[in-house]
Amino acid sequence: MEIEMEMRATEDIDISTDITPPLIPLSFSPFNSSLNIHPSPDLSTSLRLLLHHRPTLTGRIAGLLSNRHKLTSQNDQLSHRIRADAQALAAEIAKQCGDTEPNDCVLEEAIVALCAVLTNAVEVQDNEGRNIGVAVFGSTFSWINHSCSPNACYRFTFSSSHSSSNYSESKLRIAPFFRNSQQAQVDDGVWCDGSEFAKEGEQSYGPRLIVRSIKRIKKGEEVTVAYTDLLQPKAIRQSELWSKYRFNCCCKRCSALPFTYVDHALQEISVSSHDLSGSCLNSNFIRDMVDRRLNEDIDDAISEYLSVGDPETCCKKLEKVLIQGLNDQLEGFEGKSNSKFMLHPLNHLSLNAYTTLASAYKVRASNSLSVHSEVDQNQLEAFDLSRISAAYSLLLAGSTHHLFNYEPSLIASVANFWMGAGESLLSLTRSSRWSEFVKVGEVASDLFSVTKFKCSKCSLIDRFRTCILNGQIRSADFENMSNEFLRCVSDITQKVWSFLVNGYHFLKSCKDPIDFSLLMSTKNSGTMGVKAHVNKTDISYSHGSENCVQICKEQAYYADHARANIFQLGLHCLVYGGLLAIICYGHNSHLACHVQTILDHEESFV
Ligand SMILES: C[S@@+](CC[C@H](N)C(=O)[O-])C[C@H]1O[C@@H](n2cnc3c(N)ncnc32)[C@H](O)[C@@H]1O
Repeated sequence: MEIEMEMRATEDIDISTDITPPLIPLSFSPFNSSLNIHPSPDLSTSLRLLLHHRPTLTGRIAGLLSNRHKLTSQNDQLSHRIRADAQALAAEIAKQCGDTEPNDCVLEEAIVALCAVLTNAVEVQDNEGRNIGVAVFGSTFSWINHSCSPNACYRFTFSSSHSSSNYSESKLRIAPFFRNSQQAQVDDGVWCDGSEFAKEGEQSYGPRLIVRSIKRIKKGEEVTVAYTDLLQPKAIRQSELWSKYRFNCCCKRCSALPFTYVDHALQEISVSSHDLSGSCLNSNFIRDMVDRRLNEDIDDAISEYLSVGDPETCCKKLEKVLIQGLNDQLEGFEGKSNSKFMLHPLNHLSLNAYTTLASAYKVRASNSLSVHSEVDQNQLEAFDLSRISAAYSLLLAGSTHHLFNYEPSLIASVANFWMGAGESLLSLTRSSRWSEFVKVGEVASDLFSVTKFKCSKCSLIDRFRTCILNGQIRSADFENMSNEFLRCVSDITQKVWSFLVNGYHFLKSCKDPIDFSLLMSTKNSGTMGVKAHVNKTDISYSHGSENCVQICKEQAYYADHARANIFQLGLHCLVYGGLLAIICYGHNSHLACHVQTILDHEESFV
């Protein structure tokens, strides 16, 4: 059996702290690069690894676990693929050495290198979040294990010069231990010779990786990161970890019985029926079937959109599933008609649907503008589509934030979603459509007249600017910021939500996209909330009629206020997302700088 390693904190670590210096990869293979030795990134990475390192008798290469036995001992697809790839790799090595045939020893080394890459490689993302290649890092990073409730995350940086001001806080705060053993910490010299750390001003190829705390970590506690998407329910996480790494995750979140609140919500389906009690979902058979069918419906709509690219069809299909659920008779469940199975609004499929809907409505809005920018009706349509896109972005951020309250390791996803909602809302306030309300209603020409840049009720923007300068956010400050943010955002959302969702059936059924607190107790409810808000900013879009000048004036007045509120809501979401991004990725990260740029830009407008 191979010895397993883990990394533990060597000191108490607060959230938002870099816990490694920038690390340089042992091997990096960009996608679609002519520099790649082989078209398959895994093979290229393995070959680069083998050019500088030899596997040892323990089955490790460059200190990295290969899991050779676990990955190749079954007669399954994965082991067949590894063997075929290893043949190709060994043939390449033989060619480079001038041999005609690879020998058994080279073949064995190729298998170990490939398994080490499958076990340790990470996908590298550029500043825009695009996957640009595959890299393997040394033991400082690769000995960090997975948890579904991790206390750390990592980011990539592409600058080759690391000025001391940028990385003054970067010191190594973790050390290796033998896993599940009382044995002492591993000797420094054995695991790290310093070649992993990027040195100031040093030019070397490939991205640097920095590990950062997203929770407080006590000295001696194991440091963990996520190998899989944490917004998936337990069964999917477990199945992905097994098929890729061949281990069963026994972290606290996975071992919780009953399931944690978050895992419960992520797979929740509600049932309503005339002749069937809600308890039928307790039957694993029915639950699996319903799950599979709803999964297929959502996945089909999303994959079709991604391949064929028709956003309108995609919106229709996804909204149909969200509104109607599954209500046809289920095979193998005789005599039980009229059952209606609905996705819970926090179900992971609903979250996937909101993500895609926000993007598809945005694409539809820009398509509509680009084709008919002069035509009034199409400007109105584009405005409505942007409004709905912003509403879905807000719903996505609000619903994942609710889960984040129970599972703090969801912070990176939540940061992205709040920033996305912020950008989407701010871009809505820039629509030329707003000036139409002014024209018709004859209110002051400087529409947006009620807008102030800084919120009078919170200091979020000042806090963000201080954090951008200082770098770190302490746990206690973060709690205060979050409370301030939620108070303001709930308040503003109540004022604009009905304006944002006006005319859209599914979104209208959601009474509050931020407050999900009562949701889990309202079982079998067809709607997404329990609060009813009466909102003055409800406006209809029938302003073309000449008989309703008065109504139009009112509409213009409310539109002006709605726009100011949407602007404030957008700023709050953007800045809070920026603060979460500083926690996850640091104040000098691309995302934090991106938020600052938008903020400066918006301020110059007001
Ligand atoms: C990148 S390595 C992590 C370091 C590894 N433990 C070592 O000894 O080098 C990934 C491998 O570690 C093991 N591993 C990581 N997280 C685990 C977990 N939560 N439970 C069980 N095994 C885990 C699995 O074998 C996985 O394929």
